[in-house]
Amino acid sequence: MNPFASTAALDMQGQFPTQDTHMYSVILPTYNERKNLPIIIWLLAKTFTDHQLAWEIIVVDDASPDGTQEVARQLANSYGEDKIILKPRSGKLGLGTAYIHGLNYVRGDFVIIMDADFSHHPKFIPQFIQQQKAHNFDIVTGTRYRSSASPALTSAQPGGVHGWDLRRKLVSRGANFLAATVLSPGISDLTGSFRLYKRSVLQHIISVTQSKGYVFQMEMMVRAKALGYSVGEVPITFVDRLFGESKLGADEVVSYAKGVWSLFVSV
Ligand SMILES: Nc1nc2c(ncn2[C@@H]2O[C@H](COP(=O)(O)OP(=O)(O)O[C@H]3O[C@H](CO)[C@@H](O)[C@H](O)[C@@H]3O)[C@@H](O)[C@H]2O)c(=O)[nH]1
Ligand SMILES: [Mg+2]
Repeated sequence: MNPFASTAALDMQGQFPTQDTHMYSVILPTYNERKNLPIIIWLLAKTFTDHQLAWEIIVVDDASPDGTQEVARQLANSYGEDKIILKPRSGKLGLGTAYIHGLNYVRGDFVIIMDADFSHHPKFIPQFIQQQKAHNFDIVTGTRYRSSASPALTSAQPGGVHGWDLRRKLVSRGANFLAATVLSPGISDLTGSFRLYKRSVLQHIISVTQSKGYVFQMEMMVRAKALGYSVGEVPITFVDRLFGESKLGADEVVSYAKGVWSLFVSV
């Protein structure tokens, strides 16, 4: 058992035993998330407040036609403009560049990237933080494809995916299998995007990452390992969205395969 692990364990009230003075910044990319945004922000605010953590959320909305930005503005009014920071862009420019854009405004020591559609539940964030503290990891990534945390974490549940059809499950498994086989980064979920980074580490990896679409997540992990950064894993359950639609299309599958190939020849 790791001697440091117990020092970062959550106590009976689910709080960290010593005051955590770090600030946690969430980058939340949104495209047509009007219905999801108020609830995900409420859950995030509650999670951070319950654990006595300093936080901010940077919403990167790409001119969603459903009025997401107006909802985000109202949320900034009620939670405070220092807590909900709206950094919109003028059109749909993709998930990868949304993170790059959001990172320019981050003030926290740690950055959490996640989806706004409840596929990534905020309840896992304290486990990410616990894992980061216990081993001083540069990155902690959520994994759907591992049943225990790496290294072990007592509170972790098995990972998994709920609500996806067979096609989407096969695409995800296939994408991970392809990258794991060709690139061997030693991480069980390369395509997931629920992660916690030290801010400087995220800045460094993002500056050398070339892809911009869904393949971005995989490239980030492969580059992180190639640069020698330490990565811990926490099992998460990924639940498909209830409101709205996924933006993953066939073109993303093709650009993913191209991304694996270009990393294979360059990293
Ligand atoms: N700003 C912005 N946000 C976007 C864009 N495209 C998607 N988003 C936002 O990014 C998040 C994920 O988008 P989804 O369309 O819900 O993705 P998904 O198909 O559920 O894919 C998820 O799983 C993949 C792995 O299987 C991940 O690779 C992917 O990042 C995401 O987590 C959501 O909050 C969505 O609003 C965009 O072009 N711009
Ligand atoms: Mg989704």
